[in-house]
Amino acid sequence: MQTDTTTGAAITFDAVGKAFPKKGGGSVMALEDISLSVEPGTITGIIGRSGAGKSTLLRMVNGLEKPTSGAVTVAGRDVGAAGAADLREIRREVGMIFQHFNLLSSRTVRENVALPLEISGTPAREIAPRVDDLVERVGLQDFRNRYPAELSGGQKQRVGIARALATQPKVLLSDEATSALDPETTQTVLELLGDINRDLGLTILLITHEMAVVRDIASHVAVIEDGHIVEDGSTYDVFTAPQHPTTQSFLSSVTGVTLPHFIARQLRDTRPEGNAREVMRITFAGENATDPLIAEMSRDLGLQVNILAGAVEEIGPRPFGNLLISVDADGAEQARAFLERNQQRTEVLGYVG
Ligand SMILES: Nc1ncnc2c1ncn2[C@@H]1O[C@H](COP(=O)(O)OP(=O)(O)OP(=O)(O)O)[C@@H](O)[C@H]1O
Repeated sequence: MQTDTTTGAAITFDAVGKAFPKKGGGSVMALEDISLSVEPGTITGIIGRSGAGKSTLLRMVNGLEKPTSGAVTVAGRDVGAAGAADLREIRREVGMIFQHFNLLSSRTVRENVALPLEISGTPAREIAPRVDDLVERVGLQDFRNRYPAELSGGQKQRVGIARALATQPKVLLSDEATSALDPETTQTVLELLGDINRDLGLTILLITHEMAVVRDIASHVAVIEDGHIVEDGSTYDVFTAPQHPTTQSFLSSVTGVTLPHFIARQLRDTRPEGNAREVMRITFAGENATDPLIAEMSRDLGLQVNILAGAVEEIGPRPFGNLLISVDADGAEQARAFLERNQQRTEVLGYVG
């Protein structure tokens, strides 16, 4: 198998804005003041809801869209200012995969993968061995002479990945590449992308509307809303201490840790008179993520703790957990102090009577 490695390229967005003309006059600001540095060889996820500006952002990296203000650079080259020859060069260095694969139905797997090499004028004798290597890398050697209509969605995306790698790019852009796939196939495609990132060292920038995709593959994440980045950082930091409400709402769908209905129904913002319990979320992170802290807290502080919901997950090799508990409201401050002392994040969700 081909062992050549490419070094990933850095991508920078420097105060990038993009306005589209509106029908009947005026303009729509799709992106405003976007600044982001994507380090070479990392996998960065851009997450946002429909219409947030994700595709526009991604398409600027290979020059399919030009910024109306600011600059996007790939390996130090200004993509928006590139002339035709430079842009061709940049596009060879930036591969892209798509939600609906974009394969040519009249070409076999091998012929689809060969296409970018034919377009870039690679000599025919070099194309065949390169294509065979790529087809093997994505695990489709037994399907190499099939047509797209004879492949599953996951197999089609593997062809898309092999095709995107054909010109030995330094950057791979992924536009919702797993959104059309079932959860199991999504996992295998994400694993393949992770392997490629490790083996070839190329930078991967992916857009998604699913936090689970970010959790499973990205080392860094930027959350985009209405054309602005509202939060960004390492995936672990953003998952364990989300600051923005949009990030928090994306996360609540991925952790699956929600209050049982009968508690949520009774929950109020202020402490009621008489006997009351405080409901809190604890985010377990770092080395203490799996320590029996709750048992210790209950014993040391003499508090009765009710566990309402919880789950432990991993980001890369690092565990983090979410636990929803209730404690006697009189002891809640002490409990939060205990947890914070042990590097756990707490958030008061409300009170029940
Ligand atoms: N060619 C265009 N002309 C006019 N407006 C556009 C154009 N492309 C995108 N927009 C607008 O820019 C905004 C951002 O669109 P974009 O496609 O980047 O969002 P997105 O986050 O990728 O959404 P989705 O997940 O639905 O694809 C939207 O308001 C969209 O209507």
